[in-house]
Amino acid sequence: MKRKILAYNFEFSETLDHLRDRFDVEIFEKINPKTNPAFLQALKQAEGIVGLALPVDKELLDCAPNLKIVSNNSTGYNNLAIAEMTKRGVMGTNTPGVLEDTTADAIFGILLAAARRIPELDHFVKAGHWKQHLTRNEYAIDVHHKTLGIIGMGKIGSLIAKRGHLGFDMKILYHNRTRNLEAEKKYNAVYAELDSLLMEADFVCLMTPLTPETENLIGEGEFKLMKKSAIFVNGSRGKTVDEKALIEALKRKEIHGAALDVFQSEPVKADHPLLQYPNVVTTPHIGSSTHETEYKMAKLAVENLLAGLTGKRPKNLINPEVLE
Ligand SMILES: NC(=O)C1=CN([C@@H]2O[C@H](COP(=O)(O)OP(=O)(O)OC[C@H]3O[C@@H](n4cnc5c(N)ncnc54)[C@H](OP(=O)(O)O)[C@@H]3O)[C@@H](O)[C@H]2O)C=CC1
Ligand SMILES: O=C(O)C(=O)[C@@H](O)[C@H](O)[C@H](O)CO
Repeated sequence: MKRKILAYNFEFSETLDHLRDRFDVEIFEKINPKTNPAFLQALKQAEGIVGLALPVDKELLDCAPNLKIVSNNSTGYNNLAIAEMTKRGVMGTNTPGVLEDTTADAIFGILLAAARRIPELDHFVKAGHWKQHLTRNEYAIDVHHKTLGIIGMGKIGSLIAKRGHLGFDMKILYHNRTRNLEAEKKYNAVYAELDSLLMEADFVCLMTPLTPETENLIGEGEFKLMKKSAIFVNGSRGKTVDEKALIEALKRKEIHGAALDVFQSEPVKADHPLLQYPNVVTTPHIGSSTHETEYKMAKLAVENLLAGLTGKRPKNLINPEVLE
């Protein structure tokens, strides 16, 4: 009997084709992994899972006694209960190294879109409202030479800083738990405590992973510290922000606007209050979603999966303790 691999929400499933002579590959799309009978049945035999945002928790692991590896098709891995996986000897992998520039492009893009009101003014043109010269009602705000505050100056944060510093002459502030000396040297980034960054930045860009420490990192108190003219940008995970507090801050005009690629619950519902604000630019978690980058991610995820299933050390192993 062939060993079983499950693919879950895995767009480039053809990258698995070369494994089919050795493995039984089952593809699952648009299912509820908690209740789908075929998925739950397949989990019993599964040795490997590859895919996007599958909640791998204790409950799922209990249903998958033969599991050896979960190859996450994203760099963020907050959907994996890593400690529980490690306890059970299950490897977890992710896809860093191939998506950072693309994600930085997208997040800097929504920053620009919010500042220059691009989606709003696109609608203005298409709705036939452009009948005379623009007035201050249509004016936007500058990006160049402003202060960009990055919370989470890691791989992606640094590339956002690069765009801001080299492309837009921005002053870069950043906050991490540890200093990023490379970003300081390359992009003149200045380390700041969180409160000072929030008070000084014209654009506050959140780029940390979602962890117990960063859940609701930005809430009521943090929005109150921001400038009234500030634009808040979230490219990390929705749960790093208290959305109710963001809505209140927008209602009270405590900040100028927001650009959001991620939401507490995705896909975000069409009647979500955040979607009612013209000064909030939204995108459907597009960070890495270009044809080129998603293909590279899929290939890397399959390489990690195959390594884990053939006794090799996967390139992007998150919990190397499993192999010790
Ligand atoms: N919108 C999208 O489509 C995408 C979103 N992402 C999200 O972006 C996240 C970051 O990715 P990437 O840049 O590759 O990750 P990195 O690990 O390279 O960088 C993360 C940064 O966050 C900092 N950080 C971590 N915890 C805290 C904390 N408690 N307080 C302050 N800073 C903190 C880290 O510094 P230190 O450890 O010193 O604190 C580090 O500088 C991913 O985990 C994912 O959730 C990624 C890709 C696409
Ligand atoms: O890598 C991450 O952490 C991401 O959030 C993104 O790459 C998405 O997973 C991807 O865009 C979904 O296809």
